[in-house]
Amino acid sequence: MGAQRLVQGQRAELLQALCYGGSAEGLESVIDLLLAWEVLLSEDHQSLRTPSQPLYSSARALLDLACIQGESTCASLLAALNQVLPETQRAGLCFGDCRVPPQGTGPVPTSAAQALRRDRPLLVRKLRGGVAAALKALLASGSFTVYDCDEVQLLLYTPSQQARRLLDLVQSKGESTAEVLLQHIQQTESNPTSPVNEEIPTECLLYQKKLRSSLSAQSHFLSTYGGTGSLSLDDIYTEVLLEVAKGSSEAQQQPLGLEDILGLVGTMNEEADLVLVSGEAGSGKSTLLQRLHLLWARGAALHDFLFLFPFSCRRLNSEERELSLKDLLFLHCCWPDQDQDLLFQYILDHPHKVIFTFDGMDEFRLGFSDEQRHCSPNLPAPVSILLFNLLQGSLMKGVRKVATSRPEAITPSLRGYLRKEVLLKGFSAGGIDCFVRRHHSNPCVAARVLDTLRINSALFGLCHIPVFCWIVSQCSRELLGCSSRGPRTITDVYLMVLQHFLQHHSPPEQRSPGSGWWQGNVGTAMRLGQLALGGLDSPCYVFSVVDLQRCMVTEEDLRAGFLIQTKDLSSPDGKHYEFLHVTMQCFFAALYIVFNNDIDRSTIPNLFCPPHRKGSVLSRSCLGPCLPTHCHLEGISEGADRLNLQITATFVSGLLSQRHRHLLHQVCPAPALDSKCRQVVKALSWGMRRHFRSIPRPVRGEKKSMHAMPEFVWLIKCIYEMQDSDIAKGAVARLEVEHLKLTYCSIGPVECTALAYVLQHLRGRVGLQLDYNSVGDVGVEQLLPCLDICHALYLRNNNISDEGIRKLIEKGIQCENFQKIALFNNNLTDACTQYFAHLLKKRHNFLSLRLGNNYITAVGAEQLADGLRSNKSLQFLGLWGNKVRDRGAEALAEALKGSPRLTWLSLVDNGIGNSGARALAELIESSKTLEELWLSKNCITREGVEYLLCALEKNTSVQSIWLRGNKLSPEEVEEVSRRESRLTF
Ligand SMILES: Nc1ncnc2c1ncn2[C@@H]1O[C@H](COP(=O)(O)OP(=O)(O)OP(=O)(O)O)[C@@H](O)[C@H]1O
Repeated sequence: MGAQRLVQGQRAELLQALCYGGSAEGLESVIDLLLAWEVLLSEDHQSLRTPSQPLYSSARALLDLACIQGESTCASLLAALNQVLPETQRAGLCFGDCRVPPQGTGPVPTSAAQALRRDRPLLVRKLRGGVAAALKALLASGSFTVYDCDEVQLLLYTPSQQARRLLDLVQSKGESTAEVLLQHIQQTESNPTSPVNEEIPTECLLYQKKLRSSLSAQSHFLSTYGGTGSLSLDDIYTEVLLEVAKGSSEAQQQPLGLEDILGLVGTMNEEADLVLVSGEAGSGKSTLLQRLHLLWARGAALHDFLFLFPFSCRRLNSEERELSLKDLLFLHCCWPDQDQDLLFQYILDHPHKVIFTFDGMDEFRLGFSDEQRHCSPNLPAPVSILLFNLLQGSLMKGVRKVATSRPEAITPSLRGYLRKEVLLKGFSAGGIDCFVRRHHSNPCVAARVLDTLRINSALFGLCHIPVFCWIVSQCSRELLGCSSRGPRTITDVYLMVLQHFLQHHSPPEQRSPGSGWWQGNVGTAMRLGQLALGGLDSPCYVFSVVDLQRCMVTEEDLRAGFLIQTKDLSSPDGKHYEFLHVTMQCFFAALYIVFNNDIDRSTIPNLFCPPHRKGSVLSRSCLGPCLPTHCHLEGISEGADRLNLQITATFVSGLLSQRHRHLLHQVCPAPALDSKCRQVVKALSWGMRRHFRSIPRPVRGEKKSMHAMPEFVWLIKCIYEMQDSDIAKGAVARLEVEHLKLTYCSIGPVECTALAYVLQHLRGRVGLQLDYNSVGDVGVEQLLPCLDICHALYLRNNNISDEGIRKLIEKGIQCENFQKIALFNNNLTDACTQYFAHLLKKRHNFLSLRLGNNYITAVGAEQLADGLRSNKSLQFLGLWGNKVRDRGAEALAEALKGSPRLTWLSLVDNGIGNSGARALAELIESSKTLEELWLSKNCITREGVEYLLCALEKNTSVQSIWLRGNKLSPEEVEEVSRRESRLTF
């Protein structure tokens, strides 16, 4: 098909690809190439991209122009698109036979202006990090005026756009200006000076020193320890698991270090400056930022950055003045002793030397919006406008920004501005060990705590979340004194910390045994609870002394340690307080809801299913006059506030469970508690039913399948907190589904415990799909109770290692229903194949084993072969992306010869050569069932293919053998394809 028809026929798709993600970069890179190839003239260019023109209009204009100019322009456009678009965008588009014009082979440019045009794409890349230096050279030579420089450096432009604007302006000024620029570029290339070596004004260095020492002091201690003694971050900081979020598959498996957060790995959009670190409540986001701050302050990390400005969104919430960017930096981070203007100008001129961090984006009172543009660093604006424009890059483009948030609170519009997203997944099993040992100076106590955790795997699962791990370590005395099964739920853990703190100040001889600790402290819990609930409902996380007085919080209550003084909140009203952690605020709010006999009846239903209106979800009357003074009821940021109410609801469920009734009875009459409990059960069952109703009718021939939403997982967690198997049974009694999909639902060990607790009561068998979560070995262990009802378990990309498999198979062998497992992209090695071999030997109804993209070699393949030899049921075997090589392929082929049901075998990308192909040919010859054999991306040559061809002559079952990416020339491919149509390339 001709190029013009291809452009016309795919107009909508091409438009979409050119404007992907709302970024102009794709379109402008295509225009760069067309200008360089002289397909577009500079007049065309000017009409295509005027600053005021919306992106889509420019893209449409380019497509129109190409179609008007005809076949050859369309062909160049397709070639440029093919070169510029990322692979994901190219997929599905047809580019025809469009060749990229050979570069660098045309006539040598006869003028500097011509050279600038011909090398435009390259020069844009070269200049984008050095626009300021180029402008300096142009200014010094008299080729540019200050006005020209300002025009190029408009803060609205990305660095690439600044480079393009610079090139355009140079072109328009003629040959001598072009010569100056080329000369400057050549000089920079032959004598590269690192920006770090540029002379930094003394005033800036002095300010840096002050900023460093203030940050070092602020980040030295961990705030959670405020009430109970302090611990330096150096002593307690434990590495956390960091992963690049989906969208950048090549980096998925690599563990990230702290500095990778600002590095290149995982970058999705080079033009954006915002890195998002997302993680659940208590997963360690603030602590991670604190660590980064401390390392920078000491000069131990992020050496390329001269200034780091830390912001807390919680603190920004209380800023009611309109501020300029300068005020925001200096007032909120560190006040310069002198030369503010020079310093600020230096910051504006060197954005690449500056980092801003924004902790707790989810707690910012307004949801992100990019509707109001504010580009001036000098004009005052409300803090929300400054923050949103900084995040988008309209203000201070080029400054690197790191923001933290809970994942659910990130809006799609903010996602459009992300450079990359890093997922914080809490502690690994080794991290828990390390944290507990660091926490306890006495190694014997640490060892006993760890022993307790090993026995109580549900608690161990909880400890993957650092805040729970901190509580468990903090409460070692209570933990080790537990007689029966010990804490298993989040509510158990928080009741333990409640007991710990409340007893902290009383001397050991006065501490009451059993549940007596609670009696004298109910008043404290209620007062703090009222404050907490009022805060969540506002929403408000920082409380003034007036707020405390309204809830009648006493000095004694403060001494208990649940409230800590807020650091760095400059306010004329005096001290401010916040809860040790937001989850603690949720816990106190839940205590208040459960214990308060006068609470409005609508409170619990509203908590589980808030009415669809802005502002309060709880009845004002239930809070009395305790609303905090700094509350913001308008336009609250739905994300974190809704999540905090969900956490509160989880605690309410847990507190109302029968196992804690002995505590509650001391304060609340049984009928009131029963009534609240009934309300919770009703709300949970209603919520579950709402999910079940969303299950679409199955298409004929397909399984009835439900894709659960994150809210489903929360409901399951609430049910688990209640620890009542009748409630769990009732909740899933009506769930009739054959496939339950919970991919990308942030499922870690804690969620696995809850899922297994509830799903084991399902009536029918189910395929449980948990791909792309953080299940890990501990999560696998937690899932075992529900393995009986699983006919298939999908655990792709879940950080599972051989130890997890050992436990899984031990149980799986006993579960007759369990027939399929998919473990693509985990950390499996040869050490786990013996377990699968055992499974295959024992279970003669096992159907599918998929182990792609792990670390299995020939040794593992031989072990697997041992199991396959005696198995008569397996139909699917997937080993894509391992390294079994010829020896492994031979062992597998030999073992599978006796397999009566094998239909699908994948050995793609396994380093298999001709001897492996020969063995597989023998398998083909003998098999009556094999339909598909995948051998792409191996090292098979024409000789190996000959074995396969001969075998196919005697086989009628095989439908295709995939051989793409082996060692065959195009002629050989053509020849063998002609001989055998079942060979697929
Ligand atoms: N890397 C770590 N090393 C040691 N302790 C940690 C680490 N991360 C978190 N903690 C402990 O867990 C507590 C809670 O962590 P943090 O406040 O950083 O979580 P968060 O993800 O910011 O929570 P939220 O989203 O609710 O604000 C910390 O106060 C600290 O006690």
